[in-house]
Amino acid sequence: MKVLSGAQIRALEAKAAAAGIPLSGMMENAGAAAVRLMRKKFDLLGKRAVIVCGKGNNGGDGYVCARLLTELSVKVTVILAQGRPASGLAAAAFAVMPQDVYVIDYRESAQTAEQLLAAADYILDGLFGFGFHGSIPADLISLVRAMNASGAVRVSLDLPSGAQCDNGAVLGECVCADYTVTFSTYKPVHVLAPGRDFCGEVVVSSVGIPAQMIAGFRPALSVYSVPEIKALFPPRPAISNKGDYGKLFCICGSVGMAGAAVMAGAAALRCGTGLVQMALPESIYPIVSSRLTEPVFTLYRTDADGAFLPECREEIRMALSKATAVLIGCGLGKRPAARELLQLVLREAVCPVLLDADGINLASENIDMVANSKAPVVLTPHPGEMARLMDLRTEEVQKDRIDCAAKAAQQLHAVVVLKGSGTVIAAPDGELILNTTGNPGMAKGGSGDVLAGMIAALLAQGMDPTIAAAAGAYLHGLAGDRCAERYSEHAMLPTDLVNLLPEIFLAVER
Ligand SMILES: NC(=O)C1=CN([C@@H]2O[C@H](COP(=O)(O)OP(=O)(O)OC[C@H]3O[C@@H](n4cnc5c(N)ncnc54)[C@H](O)[C@@H]3O)[C@@H](O)[C@H]2O)[C@@H](O)CC1
Ligand SMILES: [K+]
Repeated sequence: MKVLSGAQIRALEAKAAAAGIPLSGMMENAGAAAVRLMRKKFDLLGKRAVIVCGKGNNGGDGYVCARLLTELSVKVTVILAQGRPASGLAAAAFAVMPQDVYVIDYRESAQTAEQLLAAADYILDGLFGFGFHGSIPADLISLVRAMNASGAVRVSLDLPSGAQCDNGAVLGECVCADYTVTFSTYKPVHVLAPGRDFCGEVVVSSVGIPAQMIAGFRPALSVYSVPEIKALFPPRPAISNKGDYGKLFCICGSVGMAGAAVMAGAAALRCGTGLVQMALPESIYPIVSSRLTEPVFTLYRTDADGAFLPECREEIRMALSKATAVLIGCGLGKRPAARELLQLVLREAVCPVLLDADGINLASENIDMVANSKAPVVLTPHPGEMARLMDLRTEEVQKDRIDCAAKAAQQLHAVVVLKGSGTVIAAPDGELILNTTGNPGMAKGGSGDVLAGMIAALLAQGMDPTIAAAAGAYLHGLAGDRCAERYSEHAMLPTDLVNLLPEIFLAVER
């Protein structure tokens, strides 16, 4: 789903208005959507709703709610936080509120307003929408605190007041919503921390703008939804064979890091690849093959200095020429053989190549190798690896993750998957996707190997690199969320992610 900025939403609104869709109708639909959600979730009859309205159109949505809730026999109070509405649109909605709505001006009766908030069953937050900048002004801090201190269910209209629409920043107080009803599509605040953490459950509703009009906007950012993910995995044709589902060549693992190869290989096998071929140092073959039955193995040897023995090169080249995707780096180490393997892959592969872990660390020594490769490349750095790759400090990467991933993708001509809370997928053409699944239980050694195996498996099956990266990250996070429910964030392990992949795919295939 697209994530549009405040300015884009304003432009969309103007375009719709020019096409004959009245703004007042959009406001009516916005209020109606919030009331519809409340009717669906709660018993409203005879309950007390307090609607906090600012002077902008977000307040206008609140007045519409006040009218519709009164018609449903809800006892409604409207708190005017900034006095009478400033816009003509909001003023029109204010004017048609029924007499039964009790209207109180916060600037004159703050104490009464706060008591009403404390006694409310539902609080609707129409204080600020996408026109908000900066922080909640000093004279409204106590109001927002009273909204948050109440035991009422809080429903924010469009976005939680106090959070900034376009970057999710929260610079002071912010309404902590149970639900946020937003309009037309997501805005950055719904997916970017810390704003997203104040939204509660986000429900996107139409205000009457046609979908094709929304489709005409190039989004600042996108997020995947369950239906979009499902659409990527149509049923496998009845008449098909393993050759139709790709051949993934994994160059992973080294002495001391055999587990990384096992996890990446197991994850790839669980994501539908026709054949997984694994290149391993001969010495770790017994470990890996005792854990993985399905792959075929290509074994290589190194000399005492860790250099690749030339006799192994041809076999690797052959595997490379037959692969439909290559995964290189999980637990590979940084000995001379690893460096030589990476150079060989980036020089000779024409199929998509995924670089993870030591593959990225080695590539950081000469990033032109990546930029000049004829293969479509996907990199899956964590913030530390990203810092090394781009010659930055980790804090600089974390400060603006989206910008950093976007710059790296452009500079490396590669799809970059910047891992961490809110994994960012950046494509060289400027497309940006934010992953919304996953949890801190996944912050453990091995999770990255699983992710790399999953994305590589999708690449091997012919999925577009940007989509494979985004779908892999989404499903990986979904498996993580399922693991956290079942095993707890503390106890869950990366191998549990792999073991839950069949359940995840069952849900996706249905
Ligand atoms: N674009 C759309 O598709 C629709 C928008 N609607 C509503 O309209 C809203 C946007 O309306 P507006 O553009 O009037 O914006 P807001 O309702 O967010 O109000 C902005 C007002 O707050 C003031 N303000 C901003 N930051 C402040 C601060 N830190 N301290 C004090 N005052 C501050 C501004 O000066 C302005 O007067 C949306 O969020 C949504 O709720 C809906 O009515 C229907 C459709
Ligand atoms: K709001």
